[in-house]
Amino acid sequence: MKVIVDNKIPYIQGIIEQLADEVIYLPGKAFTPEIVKDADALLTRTRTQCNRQLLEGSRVKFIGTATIGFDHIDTEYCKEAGITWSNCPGCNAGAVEQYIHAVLQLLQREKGIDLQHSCLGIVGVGHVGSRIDRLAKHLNMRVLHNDPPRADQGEEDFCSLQQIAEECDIISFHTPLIKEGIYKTFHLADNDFFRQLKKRPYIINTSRGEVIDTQAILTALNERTISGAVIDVWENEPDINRELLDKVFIGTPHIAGYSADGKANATRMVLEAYCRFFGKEMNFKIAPTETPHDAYDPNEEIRILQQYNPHRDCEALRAHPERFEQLRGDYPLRRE
Ligand SMILES: NC(=O)C1=CN([C@@H]2O[C@H](COP(=O)(O)OP(=O)(O)OC[C@H]3O[C@@H](n4cnc5c(N)ncnc54)[C@H](O)[C@@H]3O)[C@@H](O)[C@H]2O)C=CC1
Ligand SMILES: O=C(O)C(=O)[C@H](O)COP(=O)(O)O
Repeated sequence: MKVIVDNKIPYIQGIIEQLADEVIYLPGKAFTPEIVKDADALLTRTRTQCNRQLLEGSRVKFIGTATIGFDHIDTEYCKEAGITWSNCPGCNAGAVEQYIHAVLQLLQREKGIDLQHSCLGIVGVGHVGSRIDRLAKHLNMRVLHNDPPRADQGEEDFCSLQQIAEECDIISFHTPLIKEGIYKTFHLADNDFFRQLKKRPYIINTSRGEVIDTQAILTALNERTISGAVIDVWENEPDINRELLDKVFIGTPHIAGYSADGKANATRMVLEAYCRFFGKEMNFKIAPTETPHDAYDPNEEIRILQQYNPHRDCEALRAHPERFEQLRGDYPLRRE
């Protein structure tokens, strides 16, 4: 059994070797048809495009991605080729919540937003969006939800994207990237969406860059249709739009989900899926690296930013936007 593993999946070395005969570690972008040809399984992150071009003619039977998002996997092709795939639902939702909590505190502290009298619009209310909903209620915010797939299942308490556009002071995107079909999210926030806004909201995107049309949000920033933006995910990563980086309140290199806890969850879940598929015994324990027990302020508003402040990641990206991937690859230990 041969497995190719993305070398940015932490905590896996020493465990996968006991579950396979041969293990090769590579950067996500270095997976080629030649290399995967005689592999049985690929354990990836988002940087490996798992499509016909990579997989055709290979003996790959299983792909596990140590991430929530799976838009880098061509699921139609996998179905056609009989390849089973698995992602890690919810693995780093807590890290994204930590990021959004810190962002909301910064909006209050530095932009004068009164959270208790603000309305937050959540677009996509799944693992991450549900946690943001709970967080916003904890902060006494009014919350509106938009999730057409859930609404179409007959679930209640959802509204249209237009109502979110008209009533919200902050709008946060938490959908998967869906490129086509009735629930398409590619450029969900386009010029039409920005034209509908009534309250000059702040826009937060931690979903996928392509969910927001870059030119449309730049126009909205230039014309002050929005008060500002917090962008963690970008179109065309790692070659991101520098003008957008200059203009946002906070811009980070796709690290909202990068807590050590989230990564440990992902590694455990991807290994469990691998073991289930190949009928291997699950005999491993994965935990994030321990950190010293710092003394944190009892005041929540202060403590949240002591534990994690996105300005740190924003400053690093602004100083070296060309190091987008390196900043992610060498990300410092962050606990939830
Ligand atoms: N920036 C980062 O580091 C991270 C980014 N992500 C991104 O966040 C996305 C969401 O994560 P989860 O909440 O765990 O996914 P999830 O699958 O649990 O929830 C997504 C929700 O979006 C809804 N949705 C689908 N199409 C929609 C549409 N057209 N309009 C509105 N809602 C729609 C779904 O019904 C579902 O409830 C992931 O797919 C991934 O792309 C996830 C983790 C970390
Ligand atoms: O889980 C996801 O989905 C994410 O976007 C990850 O947090 C980031 O994944 P990588 O780009 O590091 O594979």
